Amino acid sequence: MTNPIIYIDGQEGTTGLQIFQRLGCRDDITLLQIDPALRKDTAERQRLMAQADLVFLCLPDKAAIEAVALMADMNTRIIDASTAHRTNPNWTYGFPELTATQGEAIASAKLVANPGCHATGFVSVVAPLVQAGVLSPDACLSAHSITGYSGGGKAMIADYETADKPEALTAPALYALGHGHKHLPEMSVLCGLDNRPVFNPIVADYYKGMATTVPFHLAQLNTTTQAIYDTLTAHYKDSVMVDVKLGDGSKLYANTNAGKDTLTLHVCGDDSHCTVTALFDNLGKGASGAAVQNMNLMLGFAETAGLTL
Ligand SMILES: NC(=O)C1=CN([C@@H]2O[C@H](COP(=O)(O)OP(=O)(O)OC[C@H]3O[C@@H](n4cnc5c(N)ncnc54)[C@H](OP(=O)(O)O)[C@@H]3O)[C@@H](O)[C@H]2O)C=CC1
Ligand SMILES: CC(=O)N[C@@H](CCC(=O)OP(=O)(O)O)C(=O)O
Repeated sequence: MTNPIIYIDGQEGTTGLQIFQRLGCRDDITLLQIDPALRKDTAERQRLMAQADLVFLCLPDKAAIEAVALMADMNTRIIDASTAHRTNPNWTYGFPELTATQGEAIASAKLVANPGCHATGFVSVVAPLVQAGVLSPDACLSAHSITGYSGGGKAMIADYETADKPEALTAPALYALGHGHKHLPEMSVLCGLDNRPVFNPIVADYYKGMATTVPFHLAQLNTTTQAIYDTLTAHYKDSVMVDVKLGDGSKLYANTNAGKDTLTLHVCGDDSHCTVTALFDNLGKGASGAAVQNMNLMLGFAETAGLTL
């Protein structure tokens, strides 16, 4: 059997490089590489896209939309890491753990939209609870999500790693306070929520790793911490990438799963209050690790089980 041919468009960016690191050592695929001097040359990119069975797009949204247009007449399958297509009904959302059938849908899809990093954390907590009826679709939810600065790509990495970094960047920074964060549409649509959550992302002075927390007042939901834990445990029982723990209230560190492609849900609560925190890597299950997991499903390879880089 011949190897599937893969091309990473945007390979020199943060997400593209991480996908390359995961695939560069594999002998069951053939990786096309563009001449670095031509990496933004449309004709050369299109030539490689036409040769590939599957293309990863690791580009800003506008460039990703343009790249999809370049492949309009090709049979090439696409995994887009950008925000551009995540709620587009012609695309399959690349979170295989979303439902019992999402992995199969990804496996047979031509167009897969890789989830946003913050959205991955939120959807991993909320979607199973809505599906099980523990949360009503009209629930008004909030979430906060702490990320390392690599989540902002090359430009933000440069800001944080410059020798004359401003003092302000040594402290965690709240952003998207205008309540228009670009992951809100996918959070609402994929969870089946009627109401846009109140979402507070926070970027801090460390490279990678995320903690996305969804808090619940149990009286409003008519449920218990144990029921939330049991629902999430049942939902992820067959997953190799997601596991669920009942927390004891001790500290959680946002970089716990940095360097891994797995996601861990910590359910912490008492009789009245509960938080569920997703710990994962923005570059792992939040981007490149998820993209490779989706590629494995699309090409019929066994799922990567907790790959550690
Ligand atoms: N970083 C993260 O944790 C996550 C990122 N994503 C998404 O993945 C995508 C890539 O992000 P990220 O890797 O962080 O971004 P980067 O800025 O690190 O990388 C983007 C790369 O795309 C290149 N590029 C831009 N325009 C073109 C073009 N027209 N043709 C070819 N290459 C082009 C850039 O070139 P140059 O080097 O010259 O700037 C750069 O190398 C984005 O849509 C982002 O939102 C998704 C989840 C998490
Ligand atoms: C720290 C930081 O800025 N993070 C980015 C999210 C990175 C990501 O997931 O981006 P995509 O939606 O493009 O995939 C942000 O919050 O906008």
